[in-house]
Amino acid sequence: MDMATPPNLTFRKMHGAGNDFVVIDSRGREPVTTPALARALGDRHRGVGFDQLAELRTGDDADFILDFWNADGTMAGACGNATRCVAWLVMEETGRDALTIRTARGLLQAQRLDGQVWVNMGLPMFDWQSIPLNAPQDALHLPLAGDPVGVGMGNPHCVFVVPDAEAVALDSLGPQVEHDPIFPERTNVEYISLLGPDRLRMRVWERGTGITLACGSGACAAAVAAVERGLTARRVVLELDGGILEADWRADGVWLTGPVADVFTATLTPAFLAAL
Ligand SMILES: N[C@H](CCC[C@H](N)C(=O)O)C(=O)O
Repeated sequence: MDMATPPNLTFRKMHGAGNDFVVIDSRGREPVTTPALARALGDRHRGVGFDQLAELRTGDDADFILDFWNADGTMAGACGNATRCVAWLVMEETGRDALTIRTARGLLQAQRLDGQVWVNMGLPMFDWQSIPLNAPQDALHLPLAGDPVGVGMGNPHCVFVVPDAEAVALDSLGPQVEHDPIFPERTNVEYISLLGPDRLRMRVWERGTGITLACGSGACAAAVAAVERGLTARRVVLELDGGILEADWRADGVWLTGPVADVFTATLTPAFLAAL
């Protein structure tokens, strides 16, 4: 067990449209998450299971800092759904309607509007170093089969516009695209199809996690790709396997909203922590 890890560790389980998270609140103490803890907790049989682990830390220039971990023990630079969930939690706790959150991506704004929590996930990035890609490429037409769009949202995304996202063999194509050498840090993979004016169906393969029921940064990347391809206006509704998300690409960034579910809190046993 790491010296920083308390003998008992309380966490919260949340999800946003079925994209599920373990939330660890380390405000006012040393952060506790290590790759080993993330992998052990992320195991759905021997641990708890999650798509991402989100850890809050105290920050000087923001209401709090948020770090994201994948179930394989790697870190993610952005996680829209966990940001929404944690923003909701802290708004409930403090009664505030606006928060600033520091993530690896930078300072993000969260706002409660008409009972819904929106987070600004920042502006999409298309330059090859920021996504990142392995060489200078036109991100709007990546040289891969299916002519996908590459989008950086603080983490990499590769968005394919297809006639029917339902028909895509996500479990075999997802890992193939995730590990394509064009993406030196691997990528998240989204398949979208147009359902109606400003309405998209989206299925997602997440880097470091696999198929998930929803992905917030992926929904932002998908909205951006749909606008760039002339399919939709800048505000879209996305139908994910686990529910509905909404993304709105404004001048100051892509704003994201959707459902938040607070499931339970629990405490890890000393035995579990000692075995890490
Ligand atoms: N579920 C997250 C994204 C996780 C991305 C992660 N898999 C990565 O390695 O970038 C979201 O709601 O934005």
